[in-house]
Amino acid sequence: LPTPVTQPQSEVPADFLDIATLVPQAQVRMAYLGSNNFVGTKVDGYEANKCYLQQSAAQALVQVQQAAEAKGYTLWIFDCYRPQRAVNHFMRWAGDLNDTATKARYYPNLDKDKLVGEYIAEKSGHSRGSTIDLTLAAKDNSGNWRPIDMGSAFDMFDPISNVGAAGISAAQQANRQLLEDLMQAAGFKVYSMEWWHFTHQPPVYTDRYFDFIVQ
Ligand SMILES: C[C@@H](N)C(=O)N[C@H](C)C(=O)O
Ligand SMILES: [Zn+2]
Repeated sequence: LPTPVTQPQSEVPADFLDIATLVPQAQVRMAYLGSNNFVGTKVDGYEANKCYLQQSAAQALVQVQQAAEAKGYTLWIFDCYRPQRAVNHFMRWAGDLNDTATKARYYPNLDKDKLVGEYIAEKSGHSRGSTIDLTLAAKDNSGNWRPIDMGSAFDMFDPISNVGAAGISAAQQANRQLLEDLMQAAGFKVYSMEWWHFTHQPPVYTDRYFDFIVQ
């Protein structure tokens, strides 16, 4: 088997694109840039609210945005390319079992030592550039985009976030299905444990983990 390679570099690789250049209508809210995430702090490697993806995935997202818009929605993006140093930060957080400050909000029913693997990857597809975490948003009465109800929040590490989870309403299930259908039509496959996590098929990089800073 080839040895996975972490790619330390300062430049954005030539085949990675900033989604804002292709899909300016998408609402980009990079979750690990600030402290409003499961770590509870800004995560290493995120210095700008920018979504980078390998160009095949980036171009496919244009189709998803168009199809979402035709139904009155827009894309609301939580994470895209993830530097390996951010994953390393996640692992440091996961290894500190005394820090449970975010448990109530992000993993109320699981012990912290159960998160790595199924809910947080030690070597993540996000670092290969073909993976994105996102939802759909609709306009509220004031004309502002708001994420629609998916039955669990982004990064709720819990069986309720699994695809096909029991215990959510028919409307919430329909919303998840709509997102999956829109993404699947553009070549993205959902991750069975997390309704928000999709990888464009086939991933262009299979054994490279990029580490340039999001800036
Ligand atoms: C941490 C969460 N948003 C996520 O992306 N989980 C998968 C398993 C990953 O880390 O690749
Ligand atoms: Zn993800």
